[in-house]
Amino acid sequence: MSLLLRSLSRAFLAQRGTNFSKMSRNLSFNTLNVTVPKPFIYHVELNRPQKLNAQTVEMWVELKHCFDELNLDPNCRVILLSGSGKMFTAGLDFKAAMEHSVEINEEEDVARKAKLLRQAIAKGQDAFTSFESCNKPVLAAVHSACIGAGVSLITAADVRYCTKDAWFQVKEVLLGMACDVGALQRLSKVVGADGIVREICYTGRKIEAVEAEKIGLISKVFNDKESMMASVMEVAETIAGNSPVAVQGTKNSLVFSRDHSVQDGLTHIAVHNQGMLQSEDFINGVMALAMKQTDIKYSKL
Ligand SMILES: CC/C=C\C=C\CC(=O)SCCNC(=O)CCNC(=O)[C@H](O)C(C)(C)COP(=O)(O)OP(=O)(O)OC[C@H]1O[C@@H](n2cnc3c(N)ncnc32)[C@H](O)[C@@H]1OP(=O)(O)O
Repeated sequence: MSLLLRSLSRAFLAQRGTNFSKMSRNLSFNTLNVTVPKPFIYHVELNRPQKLNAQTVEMWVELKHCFDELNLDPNCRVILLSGSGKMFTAGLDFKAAMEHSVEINEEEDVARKAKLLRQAIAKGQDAFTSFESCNKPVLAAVHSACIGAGVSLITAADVRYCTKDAWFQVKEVLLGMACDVGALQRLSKVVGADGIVREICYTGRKIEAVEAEKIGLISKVFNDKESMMASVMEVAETIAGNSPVAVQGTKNSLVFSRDHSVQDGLTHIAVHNQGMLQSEDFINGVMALAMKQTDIKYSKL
């Protein structure tokens, strides 16, 4: 019982001492806008509206930095990801890419050119992989266009929502390249139907919101951005109110299990829970259930 009282008072003090409007880390970026609209909820916006949130290497580096920081931040329990301005993202910034290719072509040798290209590709891959290695659930909210590298970006999020005017396009094949920043690896894990994924990737055709929902790329379609953001915020609030030990352990297990056998996944969660079932969150959660208490407050993690 003393353990219970200790953990309940820790939870109370942790909540009371929180200044929710203040970020505990420096999250100021050139290409992203990061805010804290509600306790424990961070909102990351792609923020190059004049360029339709086209993605540069700088944006990729900032995304990775941002999500690595949020992974460590005890004030962050869930992340909303959206785009500012008229579109979610127009994919790779082709103007920046052309400038980069001029620099690359200054090298004469294929190996030196390849090294520079590989470094740029890795920046994009690492940016989106950081959404998965961040233990906090990432809820992507897409309005209007989500093109090329945008599809790779959203497939690394935990859940995807969109507006009814949204459209998606794995466009790379139309530019004479194989997509290299995640959609070819993650889309079939999200959508499941391999034949549909292949058709989408080989043709480069547009997928409208209705089809995106039908194939499971999108969880729910909304009339407009305002209603989408309000509903996604409600989902975020529910997640943020749950135990961070439970939610982060759940994400960790889901991500691990996706890429491993059922037995490996079971072993992974058993090892995780042999520690985490001793956490105050589990004790508090079970006690709250026994006492029919619903407004339980969990300490920061
Ligand atoms: C290492 C390699 C890793 C990853 C590779 C990924 C490949 C891809 O992402 S493939 C996809 C590439 N993107 C596109 O093909 C989209 C190109 N854009 C468009 O087709 C259109 O802009 C649109 C999205 C359909 C929107 O059209 P509209 O509403 O008419 O706006 P615009 O006037 O065309 O654009 C406004 C403004 O934004 C600039 N812009 C748009 N897209 C991009 C882009 N992808 N990169 C850079 N800039 C972009 C456009 O030039 C305009 O800018 P101004 O300064 O006003 O001219």
